[in-house]
Parts: sequence; C-alpha cells; structure tokens
Amino acid sequence: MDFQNDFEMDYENRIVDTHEIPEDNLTMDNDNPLRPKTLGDYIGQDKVKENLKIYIDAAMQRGESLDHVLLYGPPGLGKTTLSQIIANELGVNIRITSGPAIEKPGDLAALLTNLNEGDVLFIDEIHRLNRSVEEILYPAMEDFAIDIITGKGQMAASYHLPLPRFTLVGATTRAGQLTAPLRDRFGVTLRLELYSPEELSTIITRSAGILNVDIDHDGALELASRSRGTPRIANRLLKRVRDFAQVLNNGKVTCDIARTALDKMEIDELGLDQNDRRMLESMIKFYNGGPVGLETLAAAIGEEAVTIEDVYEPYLMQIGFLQRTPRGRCVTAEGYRHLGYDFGKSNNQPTLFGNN
Ligand SMILES: Nc1ncnc2c1ncn2[C@@H]1O[C@H](COP(=O)(O)OP(=O)(O)OP(=O)(O)O)[C@@H](O)[C@H]1O
Ligand SMILES: [Mg+2]
Repeated sequence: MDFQNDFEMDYENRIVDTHEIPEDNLTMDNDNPLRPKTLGDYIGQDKVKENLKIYIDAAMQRGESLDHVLLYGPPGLGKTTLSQIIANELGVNIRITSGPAIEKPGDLAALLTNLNEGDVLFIDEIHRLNRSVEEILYPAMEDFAIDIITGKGQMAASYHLPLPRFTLVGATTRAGQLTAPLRDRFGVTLRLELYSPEELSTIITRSAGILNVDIDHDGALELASRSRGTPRIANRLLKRVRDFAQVLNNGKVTCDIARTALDKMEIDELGLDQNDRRMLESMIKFYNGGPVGLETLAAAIGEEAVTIEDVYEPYLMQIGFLQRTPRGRCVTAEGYRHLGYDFGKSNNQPTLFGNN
C-alpha cells in the first residue's frame, strides 16, 4: 500500500505545533513580554501554584534554598515561564540551559561553580542529559559538592569542590524517561495539565491587553476553545487572528472574526488541524481505527514517534478522540463522529463531509 505520500504533512508551518518557534518570542533577547513574571499573574494550574507558593514561602522563612523542583507536562504549558517565576519569587538569579546543551561534565561544573547562594539553575529537557554529566549532577544536588578529576594515570588528582546551595529546576515533557536516581533527587515534582478553555480565554485576554489588541469575551473564548489546552498556541493564534481583525474589522477581534480566521487557517472548532485529522483518518481507513502501534503509525504518516506522543496525543486523548491501549492506539467513537465516519464499520467512507 502506498499511501505514504498522500499523508506527508506540512509540519514546518504547523501553527498548532506546541513547540517553541522564534516568533513566539517577540523580542530577540528572549524576554517575551507575554510571560507572566509572578505566581499571581500565572493563570490556571491552581494545584501547582498553591503547593509551590507554600514551598517558596517556607524556604524563604527559613532562609534556605528551595528544594530541587521537577516540572513535567506537554510542551507549551508554561514550564520555562514557571521556572523564571520561581526565581523571581525567591528573589534570586536564574541560569537557563538545557540537557542537550551540556555536553561534558566540565560544562556542568562551570555552570554550577558560577552560581550564587540560593540561585536557580534551570535545565530544560533534562531527560536528554548524557550519562557522564548526570553523574556529576547527583552529588551536586544531594551534597552541594562535586568531585573533579584532573590529569591521567599517576598524575591524576581529585578535587572536592563545595558548591553554593542552589535550586535545580528541571523540566521535561517525559518524566518516564528520567533515570530513577535523578528523579529521586528532586524534592518537589509538579505536573502541569492542559488548560481549560476558560483559563485559556483569561490568558488570551491578558495577552491581548499587553499586545494592544481589542478583543471581546466571545472572541477570546472562541480562540481559547481552539487552542488545544496550550497557552503557547493560544498566544500564537491571537497574533494571527489580530491580522484578520485589522484588515476585516477595524482591528476588533470578535467571535465572528475569530471563526473566519481560524476556518481560513483550517483549524476546526476543537483546535484540530489537517495533520490531526489526517492522522486519525489514516488510522480509520488503513487500520480500522486501531489498535495500531506507535511506530507503525509514525511510519504511516511520516512523523516522528516522539512528536506523536508529545504533540498530537495529549490533546487528542484529553478530548476523548484517541485511546492508548496495551496493543496500540485506537480512535474512539467520538473521534469517528467528529471526522464524519461511522464507528464500527470496516472499509469506512465518510458519511458526510465530516462535522467540520
Ligand atoms: N499560566 C500561564 N499564564 C499566562 N501565560 C502563560 C502561562 N503559561 C504559559 N504562558 C504563555 O505560554 C508561552 C509558553 O510557555 P513556556 O515557554 O513557559 O512553555 P513550556 O512549558 O516551557 O514549553 P516547552 O516545553 O516547549 O519548553 C509563554 O510565552 C507564555 O506567554
Ligand atoms: Mg520551555
């Protein structure tokens, strides 16, 4: 069966991709004005905020550094933002790096020895640290010290280097890929959830205020309900819809304008774009709705398995269109209906032109 080409997708310009793209940051210095700076400005994630506030207050009252914090959840939900808020609330500096950027143990040693007492070291994609670097991190996190070995053979010498008491904030989309020794060294583990449309509409209204965009309540809610539970997408859609509003409606974003713009961008009323629909459709047409294994599915639609897991699945599962079973992924009856197919019928043809 040669359907590979039919299902090649346009990933490069996928507006609902949850990963960061340069235009998400409005300024070159990475100081995105849409990023809330305090816990009070950070919308949603109430459980996470409540707990974090207590840990931060307690640490500050004792005059100690905050325990190491692990943040996990799908891309674009606010892990980087939250790490900056943590440093801000603690009144300390933050150093930002990522797992793949730290290549050698020496790179990490340099970062650690340059920290001040109480500082936050943020390591994004911490599941991608290499082994030799990770091993330096264990004693650094636990004993606030590292052992550095210089020279070789008889000339080798080991130095025990004490470090300031710092707070490591690690972020990952996949907590399951962290090694057990690393995971165990975090005192606080917080899981970020997809946002509700109401929360996203508050985020959109706040961002619109910062960007000077005139948007009404229904316009914000319409954008919110198509943002896949993800603030990064909500902000991105707002910027695109602003252009339509400017040309078609004197700059005012209403429900109608939001709808027109999103329809033109082929993002349906639930936030699914062509890629989501094609993935579900290929599962229905070629695998009878599943179960189909992740790798098979990835090959069929010409996409990486990790992207399917990180980007497509969290939202499709959240809205109940996709299920993960031990034998593979399945499209649910709801998913069939949304795409306009009959559930439980083989050799499926769309009943109508779909529901969208
Ligand atoms: N709770 C929130 N309230 C308001 N805006 C938010 C919130 N969370 C995230 N944002 C906005 O969403 C954007 C993306 O957030 P952020 O970069 O922190 O995501 P992330 O979880 O670090 O993603 P990644 O996993 O891709 O690094 C930010 O620029 C910010 O404007
Ligand atoms: Mg980030």
